[in-house]
Amino acid sequence: MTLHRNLIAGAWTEGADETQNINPSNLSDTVGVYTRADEAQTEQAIQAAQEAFKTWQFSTIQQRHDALDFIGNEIIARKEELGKLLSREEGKTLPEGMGEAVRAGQIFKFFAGECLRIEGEKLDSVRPGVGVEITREPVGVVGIITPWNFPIAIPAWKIAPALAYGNCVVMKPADLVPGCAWALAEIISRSGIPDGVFNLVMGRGSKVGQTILSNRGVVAVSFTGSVQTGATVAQACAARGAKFQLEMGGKNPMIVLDDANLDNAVDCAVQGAFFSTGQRCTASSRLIVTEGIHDKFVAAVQARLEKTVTDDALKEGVQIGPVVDKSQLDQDLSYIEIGKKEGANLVTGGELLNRDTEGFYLSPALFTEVTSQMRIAREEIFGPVASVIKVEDYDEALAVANDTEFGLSAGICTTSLKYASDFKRKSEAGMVMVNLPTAGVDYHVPFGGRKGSSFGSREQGRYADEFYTTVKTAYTLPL
Ligand SMILES: NC(=O)C1=CN([C@@H]2O[C@H](COP(=O)(O)OP(=O)(O)OC[C@H]3O[C@@H](n4cnc5c(N)ncnc54)[C@H](OP(=O)(O)O)[C@@H]3O)[C@@H](O)[C@H]2O)C=CC1
Ligand SMILES: O=C(O)CCC(=O)C(=O)O
Repeated sequence: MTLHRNLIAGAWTEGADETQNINPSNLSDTVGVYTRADEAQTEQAIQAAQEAFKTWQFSTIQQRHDALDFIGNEIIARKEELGKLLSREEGKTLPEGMGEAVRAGQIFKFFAGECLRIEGEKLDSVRPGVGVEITREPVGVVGIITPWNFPIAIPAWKIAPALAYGNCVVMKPADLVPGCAWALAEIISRSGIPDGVFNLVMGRGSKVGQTILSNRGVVAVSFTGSVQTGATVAQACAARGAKFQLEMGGKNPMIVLDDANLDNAVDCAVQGAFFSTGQRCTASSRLIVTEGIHDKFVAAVQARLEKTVTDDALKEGVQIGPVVDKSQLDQDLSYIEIGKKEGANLVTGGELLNRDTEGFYLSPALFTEVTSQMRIAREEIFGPVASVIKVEDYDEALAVANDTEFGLSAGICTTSLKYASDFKRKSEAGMVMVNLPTAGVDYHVPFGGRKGSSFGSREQGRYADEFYTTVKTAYTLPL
């Protein structure tokens, strides 16, 4: 099989080691072979980016617009092929994979437009005759470290604004899913941006990731992944004064009130908790349901789950693909055991499934009789497992929803404007959904959370400029 190499200073470069990218739907299918960098090669990429930044920071907005527009157009034109690659390496269903590829393309096109809308301010000084200008400038070399669960969209929503605002990039994708990152890098390499502006360094977090965190040439790090690694990123960056932005876990609540439209609430729960195999930081893992609708809701979700097709991500009609790998599957199974031991009632699912191909198939698991104190209601599982917590009324639902160390996304299903409005105001999450799943967001508006879910400024939409630029205030006395 062809070895996929790293992109460093515009050259496809072999690393110290390599990895086989395996399809979680079919363990006998190798998606590709990908090189892995060591610390020294990562240093080379950082140096290349520093060198390229000397001129790229002064590139025209037209040049950056054209490059990003080219990348976005090509991704969208190749959505079937890229969606299939994504589904093969990560296990999302093909429609989900194609949807994510399109979203990545739209993100590049959005930021192509943003290149043309970079704003500043011009103010009078308090001193006579003096003018004040406030401008945004690129920060420098940005390190991008991404997780496995959105192999093309998350790289896209970090790389696109980084380049749009004139930064250079050293990008490290998750070791489990190098395929989409490599395909994206290949497109970027033909977009007209100069060598070294964008560098792809595939490899392990312990080598490539750590080098990005410790090297002073990287002035800002954007990270999405687990809470534990997020803490490492924060410590390393704070210790050397680098800017950082973290998107981490979630334990997202979705409230269902007695007055909810039942069909809609069931749709929101099934999509939000179980689609993409529940492997989303925005997944609705806590379903908080008031007494009057509880039994009807549980019965309807159970009936829907029992009809849901879990199978090979590439097969037509499949709604839930496999779990991403053995280690994530073990984590899911271990939480299912913890839930049973804690006294929760496993209504359906949680079983390993045999399919035509050997893969990590787990039936979607629904627990009831869960209390807010149980570990399955407090810790991020990151799999197709959801907990129903029964509450008396809206006030208790709100208190339970906010009773978490996380604060990424939160939802409410209700036909009451009063409760919807109150929840939008009082939810302690960065994103609130009314009669919509907690997962699945737009690409042109800010994304991010509060409390233990996120740190730093928001990603996506025009709010991304806060991270990828630094503000300069210039005073002029014309003589
Ligand atoms: N909120 C979210 O969006 C996500 C949350 N998670 C949660 O995290 C758990 C584990 O998933 P995982 O992908 O392993 O998450 P990690 O946080 O371990 O990995 C995320 C990224 O960080 C890299 N990394 C790992 N260690 C370091 C380090 N010391 N320094 C710098 N970079 C590092 C990883 O590299 P490498 O791939 O080589 O390990 C990967 O690119 C999941 O079960 C889930 O609970 C996971 C993905 C996304
Ligand atoms: O729900 C979404 O659309 C995005 C989720 C996400 O970014 C994540 O799970 O990491």
